[in-house]
Amino acid sequence: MANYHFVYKDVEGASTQWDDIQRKLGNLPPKPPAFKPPSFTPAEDEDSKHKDKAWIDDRTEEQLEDLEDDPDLDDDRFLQEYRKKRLGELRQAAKVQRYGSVVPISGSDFVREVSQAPPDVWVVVILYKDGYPECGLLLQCLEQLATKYPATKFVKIISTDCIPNYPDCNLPTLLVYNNSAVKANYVGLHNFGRRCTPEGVALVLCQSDPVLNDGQSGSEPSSREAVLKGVQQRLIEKVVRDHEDDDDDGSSSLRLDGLLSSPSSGRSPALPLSSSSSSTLADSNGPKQPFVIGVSGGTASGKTTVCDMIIQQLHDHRVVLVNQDSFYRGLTAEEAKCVHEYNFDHPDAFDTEQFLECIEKLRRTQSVQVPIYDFKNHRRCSESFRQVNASDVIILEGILVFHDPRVRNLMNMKIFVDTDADVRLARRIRRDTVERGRDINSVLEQYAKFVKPAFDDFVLPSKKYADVIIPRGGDNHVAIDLIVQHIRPKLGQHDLCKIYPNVYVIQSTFQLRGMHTLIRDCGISKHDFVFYSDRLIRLVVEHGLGHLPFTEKQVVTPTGSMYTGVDFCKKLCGVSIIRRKILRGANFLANGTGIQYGGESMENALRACCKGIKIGKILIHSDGDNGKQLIYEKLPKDISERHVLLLDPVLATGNSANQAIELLIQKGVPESHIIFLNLISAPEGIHCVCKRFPSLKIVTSEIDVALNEEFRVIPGMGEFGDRYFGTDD
Ligand SMILES: Nc1ncnc2c1ncn2[C@@H]1O[C@H](COP(=O)(O)OP(=O)(O)O)[C@@H](O)[C@H]1O
Ligand SMILES: Nc1ccn([C@@H]2O[C@H](COP(=O)(O)O)[C@@H](O)[C@H]2O)c(=O)n1
Repeated sequence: MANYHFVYKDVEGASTQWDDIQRKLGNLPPKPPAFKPPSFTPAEDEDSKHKDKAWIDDRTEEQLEDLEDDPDLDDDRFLQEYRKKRLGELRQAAKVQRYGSVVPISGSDFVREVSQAPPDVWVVVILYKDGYPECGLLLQCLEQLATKYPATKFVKIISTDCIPNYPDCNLPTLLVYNNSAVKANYVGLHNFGRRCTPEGVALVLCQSDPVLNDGQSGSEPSSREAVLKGVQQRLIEKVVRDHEDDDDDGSSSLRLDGLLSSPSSGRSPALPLSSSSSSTLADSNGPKQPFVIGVSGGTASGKTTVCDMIIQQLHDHRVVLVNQDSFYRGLTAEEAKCVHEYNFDHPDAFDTEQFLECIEKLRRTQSVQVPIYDFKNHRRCSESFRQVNASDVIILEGILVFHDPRVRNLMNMKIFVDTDADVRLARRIRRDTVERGRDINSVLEQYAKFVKPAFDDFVLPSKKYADVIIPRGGDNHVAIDLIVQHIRPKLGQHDLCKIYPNVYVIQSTFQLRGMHTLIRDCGISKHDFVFYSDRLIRLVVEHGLGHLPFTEKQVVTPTGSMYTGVDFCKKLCGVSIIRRKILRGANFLANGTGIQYGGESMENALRACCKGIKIGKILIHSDGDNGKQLIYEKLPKDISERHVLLLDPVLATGNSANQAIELLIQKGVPESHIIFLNLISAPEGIHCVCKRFPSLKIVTSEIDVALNEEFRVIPGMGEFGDRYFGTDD
C-alpha cells in the first residue's frame, strides 16, 4: 500500500500540526532530531604539521631534497641529520640493481652472468629442461620471487647447456651463487616441499644465506636473520590467507606452530618438506640419498647371482651389496645344541634392528662394518667384518628383505627373483652339501620342516611388494640388462663436479681403483709406488690434454682415405708446484732440505705424453708456522701465450695452489688457460680453488673424504713427492 502521509520537514526538523496530532495518536513515528550540518574543519597545512622521524620516513627522495633549507629542520639538528641519512638510503636503494624476472642464459653466458655477477648480488640459477612439469612449477615460483625480490638475480639455463650430460633425473636443480662461489644447491623439486609454492621456495633459499633481496634496504647487505624474518612473514601471511580461503568451506585446520622458529634452529617444522628433503647436493653438507635396491626371493633362487651380475655390469665401485644373511642372530647355547630344531627361515632369526641401523648409516653416507656369517657353524665370525662404504647404490639381498615394512620402505626399487621350487631345492642340496658342510638328509629335513613352510608363509607373500619380478634368476639376461640401465644414471658424478662444472674426475674403473689401492697402501715398495703412480698420472695428464682447444684436421691415411680428426693447441707448458717448508725437530724431512717435490713427480708422465714440452717450476716457501710464504719461479718467458698444465699430485687446502695460480695470472696467463692436474683432491681444496678461480679447470683422479686437523688429506696417500723420490726413508 502506498504511504499517503506526506511529512513536510524543514531544516530544523519541524513538521505540520496535523503530523503532531498523528504522532500523539501513535500513527506516526517520533519526530526526528533537528538536522545539524557537521562542523567544518579545514585540511591541515603540510608546513604546519609536526615534523618528526616518522614524517621524514614518509617523504620521497625528491621531497627530502626540497627540505634542504627548511627552517623547521634547520632548527632541529637531529632531524636535519636524519633527513640526510634517509636521503642517502633512498639514493643507495635507487642504485641497487633491479632484475625482476627470470632471465634465460646460455652456457657461454654462464661465467659472465653468474660467476662474474657483482659480489653483493645473489644469483639463483635454475637448471631446467622444457617438457618437465617439475621444472615448469619451480620456474613459476621463481618468476614470482623475481618480481618480489628484484635485487636478486634469477637466471634459467637448459641443464645440458650448463653441464654436459647432466642427468634429467636431477631436474630441476637450483644453484645459488654469490661472490663467484656456489653457496647452495637443491637437486629436485622435493627440496621445496610437497606443495612447491613461491613462499616455500623463498624460505628454503634463505635458510642459510640472505639470498633474497627486495632492494628496500639499499645496497647494504641485509643480514640473514632480517631476510629470513621477512620471508617467514610472507609465508605466514600466505598460510593465513590460504587458511581463510579454506575456512570458507570449513575444510582445513591451521598449523602455524614452528613457522617463527628461530633462524638458527634450521628448517621451519611447519614447512611441508618431504622426508627426503635432505638430499641436496654437496652444500657440501647435506647428505645425498643413495638409491636402495632390495632383492628378495626364495632360498637358492639366484638372488646373489643376480646381484653379482648387476654389480659386474655396472662395473662401478659406487655400488655396494649388503646381505641379510650377515644379520642372522647368534644362537644361545641351548639353541646351538639342537640346531636342527632352529628355524633359520623365520623373520625372528634375523637381527632386523641391526640390519636397519646399518642401512640407515649407509644412507647417512657413513661406512659400516658388516658381520660375516659362517653357515657351517651357524654363527657370526666374531673378529672379521666387511667394511661397506657409503655409495650411490646400495643393494640389500635376502630371503626376507621385503618382510619388515621399515626395511621395505627404505627401498627405491624392489626385485623378486622367481625360480621354480624344484630348481631351487636341487641347487640348495648341491650348495649346502658342497659349501655349507651339510649332508643331504639334513638339507632335505630342514627344507621340509622350515624352509618350505617359511617360504609359503613369509617369502612368497612379500612378492606382491616387488616392482620387478625376474623369472629364471641369473639366466634372465634381458631383465638384468633392463635393471642395469635403470640404475646406471643413479651413479652420478661426484657431488663437487655438479657444483663446480670446471672440476673433472676421470672416469672411475676397477683398473683405476686398483692402482689407487696400490699407491695408497703404506706397505707398497718404492718401485711399485713409482710404477703405478706414473700410470695413474698419465691417465690424469691425458684427460687434462683433452681439455685443450683444438681445431679440425684432415689427414690422408696409408689406404689413401681421408680421416677427419682434430689438432690440439701446441702452445702449452707444464708448471710443477714445489713446496719448501722450514720444519723443525722431528718434523724435519729426512731428505734434510725440507723440500717436498710434489709436482716434479708428475713431470715424467707429462713428458711421456707431450714430447719436448717446456716445464716451469713454482717454489712455495713457507717459513715455519708463521704463515709467511715466499714464492720463487722459473717459468718460460712466453708463458702468457701458453696453456698451462699446473702439476701438484695432491690438492689439500688449496692455499699453495691458489698462490701458484695467482702468480701465473700475474704473469699474464688467462685463468681459463690453466688446467690444474692432480691425483687426489680434498673437497676443501676444490672449494678453495674453484671459488677463487671459477674459469680454470681441475682434473683429478679421485676426490677424497676430507682434511684432518693437520690439513692432511684423508684417506690420502701421504707426502707423495717424498714417497716418489724416496726422500721419506
Ligand atoms: N642360473 C643358474 N644356473 C645354475 N646354477 C645357478 C644359477 N643361479 C644360481 N645358481 C647356483 O645356485 C646356488 C644358489 O644361488 P644363489 O645366487 O647363491 O642364490 P640365493 O642367493 O638366492 O640363495 C649357487 O650355488 C649358484 O651357483
Ligand atoms: N645357520 C644357517 C643360516 C641360514 N640357513 C639357511 O640359509 C637360507 C638363506 O640363505 P640363501 O642364500 O639361501 O638366501 C635360509 O633358507 C636358511 O634356511 C642355514 O641353513 N643355516
